[in-house]
Amino acid sequence: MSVTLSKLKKMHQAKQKIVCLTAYDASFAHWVSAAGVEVILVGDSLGMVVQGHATTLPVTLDEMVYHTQMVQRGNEQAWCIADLPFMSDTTIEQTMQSAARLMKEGGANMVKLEGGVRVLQSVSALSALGIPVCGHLGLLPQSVEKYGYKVQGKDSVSAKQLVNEAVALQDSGAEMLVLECVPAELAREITDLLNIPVIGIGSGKNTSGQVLVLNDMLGITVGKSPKFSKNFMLQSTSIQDALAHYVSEVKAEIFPSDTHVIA
Ligand SMILES: Nc1nc(=O)c2c([nH]1)NC[C@@H]1CN(c3ccc(C(=O)N[C@@H](CCC(=O)O)C(=O)O)cc3)CN21
Ligand SMILES: CC(C)C(=O)C(=O)O
Ligand SMILES: [Mg+2]
Repeated sequence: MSVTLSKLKKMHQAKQKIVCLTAYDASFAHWVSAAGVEVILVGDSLGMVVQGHATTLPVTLDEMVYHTQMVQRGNEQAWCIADLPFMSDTTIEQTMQSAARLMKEGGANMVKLEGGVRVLQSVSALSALGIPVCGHLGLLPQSVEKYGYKVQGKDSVSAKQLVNEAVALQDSGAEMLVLECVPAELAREITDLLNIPVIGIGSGKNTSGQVLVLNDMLGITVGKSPKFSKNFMLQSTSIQDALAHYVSEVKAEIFPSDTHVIA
C-alpha cells in the first residue's frame, strides 16, 4: 500500500511523526522505501551532494526529471516529492509546465517550490489542476546568494511574516510545508496552526515530521554537513540499519535533539 496525501494528513492530525528523506537514484530509493520512510524528497540538494556543485542553483529541470524517474523505479511505497529547481518557477505558466514534466515524465506525486508571497498564485494554479504542492519556507537554498545560509524568523517581525506566509500557502492550496532552519518554538506554532503536515529540517522536534539529506545521515557528504544533521552510520552496521535507526528515532522523537540546530 502506497502512502497517500490523506494518510499524511491523518498522521499530522494524530501527531504521529512523518519520516522523510531525500533520495536521488533507484537503489537508495528502494532501501529508503523498504525502511518505511513515508516521504521521499527528490531534492535539488542533488546539485551539491551528487553533482558536486557549491549550491543548488545550477540544477536543471531535465536533471530533476531524470533523478525523479530513477527514484520512482526504486520506490515501492513512499509519497514522492520533487523539487522545482532554481528558475523553473518564475511565472505561473512556466511553473505549470515545469510541474507537468516532474509529474508526467518523472512520476512525482507532488512538487515543492521555495518561497512565500512570490509563489502564492502559482500554488493556486497548480492546486486547481489537481497537482499537489509542497511549500518551503525559512532558509531558502535557491536564494543563498542573496541571504546566505542563516536561521530565519529570529525576530518578531520576520516570525510574524513566516506565520502569515505559511497560512497563505495553505489557503492557496498547498498540501504540505517544509520549514528549514526556523526556531523550534516558531516551527511548533506554525505546525499547530496549520491543518496540513509540516516537515521540519533544522527546525526542532515539534513539526509533523522530519527530513534530512540522505548523504548527511549516512555520513558520506564531502566537507561539512549542516549542524542540524546527524550521521546515523556511527551507531549502525549497514546502510539499511542506519535507515532503520533514523526512522525509529524520528518516530520516538529522539531525533532531532536540542543540539541539532544551526546558530
Ligand atoms: N548536504 C546538504 N545538506 C543539506 O541539508 C542541504 C544541502 N546539502 N543542500 C541544500 C540545502 C542547503 N542547506 C544548508 C546548507 C548549509 C547550511 C550551513 O552551512 N549551516 C551552517 C551555518 C551557516 C553559517 O553560519 O554560515 C552550520 O553550521 O550548519 C545549512 C543548510 C540545507 N540543504
Ligand atoms: C533540504 C531539503 C528540504 C531540500 O529542499 C533538498 O534536499 O533539496
Ligand atoms: Mg531543495
